[in-house]
Amino acid sequence: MIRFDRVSKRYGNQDALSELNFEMQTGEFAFLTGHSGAGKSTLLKLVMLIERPTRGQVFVNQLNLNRLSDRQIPSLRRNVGVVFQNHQLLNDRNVFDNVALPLQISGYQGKDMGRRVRAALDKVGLLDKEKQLPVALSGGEQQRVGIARAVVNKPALLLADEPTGNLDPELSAEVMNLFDQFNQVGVTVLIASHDIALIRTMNRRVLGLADGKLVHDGELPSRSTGSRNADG
Ligand SMILES: Nc1ncnc2c1ncn2[C@@H]1O[C@H](COP(=O)(O)OP(=O)(O)OP(=O)(O)O)[C@@H](O)[C@H]1O
Repeated sequence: MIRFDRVSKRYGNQDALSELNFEMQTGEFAFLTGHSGAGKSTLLKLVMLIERPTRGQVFVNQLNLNRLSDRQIPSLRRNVGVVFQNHQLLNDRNVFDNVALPLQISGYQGKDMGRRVRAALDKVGLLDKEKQLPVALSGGEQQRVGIARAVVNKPALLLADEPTGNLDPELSAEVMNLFDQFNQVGVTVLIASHDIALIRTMNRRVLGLADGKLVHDGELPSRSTGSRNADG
């Protein structure tokens, strides 16, 4: 589903990522971790073509993104859902309209759109909140609206950048369980997170970055071994 082949990304005279190689199979679930500035967001941006690599090649779904023209980017993005830390919801639109946004961009209307929006809201447990404005929701609920919006197009790949950054441990665990549920129905999931304690509870693959390089790949050792390699 995702393959990085000797990928480097340089901003000015600084390497955000250098010579990065890794692969994620369809249906996998992985965390991306590392210190602030390690390159996590940059990696996600390359997968979404918000940024392009300075060197190397990124493949998404067998597609070499270097060969994708700017005109083809929207069709790539329809197949990739993204969840951000700060939700990025439109505060003057209700929950339904926020979740409907990607569908409107894809040309959906009317009943078809309503059915899909409600299916997404149902999956995140917010069917009864569709008329509310985001400000009327709790932080955890707002993040679930962000997740519903990310999955409403039924993407094969779900990316998240610090999706639990503003949430307490209980709500964070709920949000992670939602990602787990989407993964169980076949969605490939890649989550950038600092929350090592939460990541440990998930027993999933962890890609650890430090200074733009991959320094860990695999499940985190249990706390008792004392290794904090990927903690950043
Ligand atoms: N648009 C940009 N212009 C210049 N430098 C950038 C840009 N985006 C990122 N960088 C630099 O690239 C490096 C990697 O940044 P990135 O945001 O990918 O790290 P991160 O691991 O996501 O950090 P954080 O956890 O703080 O979000 C950092 O040194 C950052 O300052």
